[in-house]
Amino acid sequence: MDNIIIEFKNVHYQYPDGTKALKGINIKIPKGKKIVFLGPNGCGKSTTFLQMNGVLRPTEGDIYYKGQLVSNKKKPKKDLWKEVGFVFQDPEIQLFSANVYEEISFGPKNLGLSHEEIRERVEEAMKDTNVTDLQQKPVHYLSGGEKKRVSIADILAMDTEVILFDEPTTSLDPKHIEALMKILEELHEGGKTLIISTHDVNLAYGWGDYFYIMKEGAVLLEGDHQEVFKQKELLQKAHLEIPWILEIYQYLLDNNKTKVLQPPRNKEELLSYL
Ligand SMILES: Nc1ncnc2c1ncn2[C@@H]1O[C@H](COP(=O)(O)OP(=O)(O)OP(=O)(O)O)[C@@H](O)[C@H]1O
Repeated sequence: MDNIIIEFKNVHYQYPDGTKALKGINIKIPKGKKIVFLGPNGCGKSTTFLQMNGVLRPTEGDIYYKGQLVSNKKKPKKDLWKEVGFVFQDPEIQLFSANVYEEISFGPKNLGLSHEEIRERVEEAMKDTNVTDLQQKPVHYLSGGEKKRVSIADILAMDTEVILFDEPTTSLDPKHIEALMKILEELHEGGKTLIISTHDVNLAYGWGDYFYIMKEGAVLLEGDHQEVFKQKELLQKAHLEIPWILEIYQYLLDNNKTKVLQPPRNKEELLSYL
């Protein structure tokens, strides 16, 4: 299919210590969509992301980017990072430059862009993530939430076609979570393919176009919000809660307090049913 940007075919991955982190993953990520990976600690979400941007390669199975095999052991695609950006769960792993400005300009410099273009990209990324005032500050003095925002700015400045966000809301306060969701919306409108992993079922439910629920290195369930969130037993198996919006909607239905048969997607829709 032309619109599939990333495809995994029977991907297995075993870490050098013998841990079997992925056990036959098959996924197809459509271009320009908002994709969510949900699942308990250790189910393989981060390992899946590391495969998607080429940091790790499968021990078995194949990965395709825009139809091109990128996991070929003899001829791996080395520059996948230019097309698939990765905001790490732990910003400490990602950040290494002396100050914030240098940190965010590192990626664009490696792309060989002009000074002017680097400056423009860095300034825009700093503005979007609200770190402009911190630009001369040493990275190691930043708070956890500030580090997280700089790690997001790093990847925005790369302007990659796909962006992976591993637990993007960790360490962010409510104001900055709201700002992040706005950035994600703008990126989506600009045609980017966005893939996030999260434990926050409520945030994911309102946001995602397509969901992969993982458990113990495998995909337990996949589909759009209507298909996935009605599978209560499978969600329980993955230790996931039902989004509170759906719980209240179910209560309204069961008690004849609404006649709308379409599950609401967000708080505003739910309120309009009352
Ligand atoms: N470098 C490593 N060496 C050995 N085992 C690892 C390594 N990194 C991860 N693992 C193991 O691989 C499995 C999958 O881990 P992964 O980090 O992909 O899970 P996750 O779904 O992202 O978890 P979380 O929600 O806690 O971030 C776990 O059992 C983990 O202990």
